[in-house]
Formats: sequence, C-alpha cells, structure tokens
Amino acid sequence: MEKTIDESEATIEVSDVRKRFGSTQALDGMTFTVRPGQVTGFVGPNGAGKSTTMRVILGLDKPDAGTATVGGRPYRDLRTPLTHIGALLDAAAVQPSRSARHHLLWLAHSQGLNAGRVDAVLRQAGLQDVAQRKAGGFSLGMRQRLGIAAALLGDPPVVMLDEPFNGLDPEGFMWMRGFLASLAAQGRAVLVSSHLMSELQDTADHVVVVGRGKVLADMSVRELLESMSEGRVTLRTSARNDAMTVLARAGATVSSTGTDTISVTGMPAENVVSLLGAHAVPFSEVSSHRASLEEAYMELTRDSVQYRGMMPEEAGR
Ligand SMILES: Nc1ncnc2c1ncn2[C@@H]1O[C@H](COP(=O)(O)OP(=O)(O)OP(=O)(O)O)[C@@H](O)[C@H]1O
Repeated sequence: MEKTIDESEATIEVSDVRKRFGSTQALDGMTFTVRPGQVTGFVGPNGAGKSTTMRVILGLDKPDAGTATVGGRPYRDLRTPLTHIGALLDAAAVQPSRSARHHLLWLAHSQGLNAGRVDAVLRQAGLQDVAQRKAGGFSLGMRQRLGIAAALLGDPPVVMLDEPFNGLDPEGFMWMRGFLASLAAQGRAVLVSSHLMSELQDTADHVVVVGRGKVLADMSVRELLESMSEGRVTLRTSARNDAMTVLARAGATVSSTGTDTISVTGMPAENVVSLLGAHAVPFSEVSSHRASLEEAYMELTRDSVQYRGMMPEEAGR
C-alpha cells in the first residue's frame, strides 16, 4: 500500500536563486513553486538553467544567493532525502554489471530504505520482466525506467525528472505521459524538464518557461495558450478587396495572402462571417487558427535562445 501524500510535503519552492559559473550567469533570480497534484513542465532552450536549478534543489550545486526547498525544507536538512524527493538527472548513471533488481536493492540498502519497495517500483516502472538483466545492456529508454524506479524507492511526495522523454520510442513516450499523470493523480508534485514544448503539450498541467536563468512565464498550459493566441482567421473569397475594406472598417487587421485569400487578426471568426454576410461579400472558406503551445513557446523564448541556428541565407553572407 502506498502512503497518502501530505500536500505540504509535496512542493518545491525556488526563490530568487542565483548561480554563476565563471562568466556565465546560469541562474539569475530563478523563482517558482511546484505544487502538489500536477505535472509541472520546466521548459526552456539549451543553457536556460534547468539542470542547474534541479541540481540546486538537490543540494548538488550551491547557489550564490536565494533558496530552494522541498516540502518547506532545504535538501540538506532532509534526514532521509529519498523519502522526500525522487529525482532522475542522468539516466546513464548505472553500474553496468548489476542487474536492475540488484541496482535497486543496493540503492535501498545504502539509503536505509525498505527492500520490500524494490519489487513495487520495478512493477511501477514496467521493468518486472527484465529485473534480472544486467543494466549495462539496457537501452536508453529502459535506463530511464530504471532511473525512475530508483527515484520512486522512497515513495516520495516530490518527483523531479530531467529530460525523461529523451531517447524514448513512441510506445515509451506514451507510457511516460501516462506514468507522469498517474504520479500527479496520487497527489505528488511532479517537475519535468524538457527543451521541447511539444513533449509537454499533452503531459503538463502547468508550465514554468525559463530563459537565461530566469522565469519567463509561470502559468497553466491553458492560460499560456489563451494569453498567446491572439487568434488569426484565414478567409478565401473571390471578392478580396471588398472583404478587406469591410473588415478593416470594422477594426480588424487584414492582409492579403494570395489572389483569393486574406488573413484577419483582431476579430473572431464568427464576427468575420456575420460582417461579410451583412455586406453581401461572398466567401467560400473561413478557418480560425489558435497558437499552438510550440508557437507560444517560440515567441516567449525568442530572445533567450543561446545558440540559434542560422538561416541558410544568413550563412551564405
Ligand atoms: N559546471 C558548470 N560549469 C560551467 N558552466 C556551467 C556548469 N553547469 C552549467 N553551466 C552553464 O550554465 C548555463 C545553464 O546550464 P544548464 O545546464 O543549467 O541549462 P539547461 O537549461 O539545463 O540546458 P540543456 O537543455 O542544454 O540541458 C549554461 O550556459 C551552461 O553552459
């Protein structure tokens, strides 16, 4: 039986954390809270400071300023840390000659945890059939699962995973999504980093978007989409000029995108349709587009990307 999750234990609070490596300001006032019962995506371009933040939370990097707490306490004050927070930072970090089961037994023993949990976490991570196999022969996806099994050994209220989708095949990807959702449904706080918003689109309830060591947005996925999606309507019409005149007069922003197509912003599709109808302007197609999470993310992080790929024409200059 798994224990009931105490809400006050199932939180991470990162407050004004600063960390510099030489001339790089890796964290520049990083501040956010991870709440119980939801999957929080931690997303930002390469070098944004996600891994450093996670290392600070786990007491592996010492911040120059600011605090990070798990269930209200700094990591160093947790007496049995694995019963408070389970983390997967580097899936490759396994002893290759040990079987999955032995790796977990060794970990449970070294951390003073109940060895009875080993079979439970092997099952939870879907590894029961390969438990006797040497971890050195595991694929990256299986190593991810083993890392997750290890993170769950102490049945912690907080679970933190750095790039858990890396290297997963489509089946593994779907499994990971369902698995993260089930951890959150049990009341745990789940923090998951990724540099791809698309990975989090149907996974995270909440997102903390970071760039250059600080938070750019901290909101529910729904709020993020609503805040970014101004809404654009595409219209196909044989009377392009009439349509543009009518819509512009009513306050919409219109631009021609082809001989018989125009793009409209600042007016919902329904109003476009009724306005054209009222002015007897013919049209054959109306479609409205909402920003995807990926578009919202690109927009937010545009100025924070450390290494932006050059466009071919720039490269040729
Ligand atoms: N130990 C270190 N020594 C020097 N610089 C470091 C160290 N760790 C991180 N950095 C630098 O700090 C910045 C933040 O790195 P971090 O790994 O936290 O970013 P990230 O968001 O996790 O990126 P990625 O998506 O590439 O993993 C980067 O510029 C990185 O080069």
